Amino acid sequence: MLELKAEPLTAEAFAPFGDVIDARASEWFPINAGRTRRYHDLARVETLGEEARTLISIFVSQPVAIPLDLDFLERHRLGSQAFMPLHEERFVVVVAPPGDEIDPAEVRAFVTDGRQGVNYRAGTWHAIQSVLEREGEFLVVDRGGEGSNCDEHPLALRVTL
Ligand SMILES: NC(=O)N[C@@H](O)C(=O)O
Ligand code: NI
Repeated sequence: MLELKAEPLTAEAFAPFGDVIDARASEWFPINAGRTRRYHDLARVETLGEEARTLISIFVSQPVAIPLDLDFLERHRLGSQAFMPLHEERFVVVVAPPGDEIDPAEVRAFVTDGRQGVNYRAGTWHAIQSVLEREGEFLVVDRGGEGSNCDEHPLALRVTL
């Protein structure tokens, strides 16, 4: 079994897998007569294939136990998938680069700080949502449409913090 200690999430480390959504680390410009700061275009939404469209959903997830034992990663080849916590929930992120096989040496585990969201690039292998400590509520932006958009790849993995 592959064992990984989750590292603090940074945009640089996550760059091969997608985007980190974090207003604190982003540029903004004023709108609404200066009443609002617009943190603009923080992540790239991808929607590919037949009848592709963008979905906005809410996920309410029960917390995972740590160590977190996983037996697969999944990917969405037809679109990106973004998770943004609505109440500063921390969560575990496990990713591997796009490709038909997963090289265990390329699997990375991260833990967010509560203010960060992630946007998985289309095809990035990832663990299903894994919120820590308490029930979590997330805004999710991903792809709807025709065709199968979720592949699973077996992988035995234990994540610690
Ligand atoms: N199945 C689903 O909508 N969620 C997963 O893709 C996930 O990454 O949590
Ligand atoms: Ni997913």
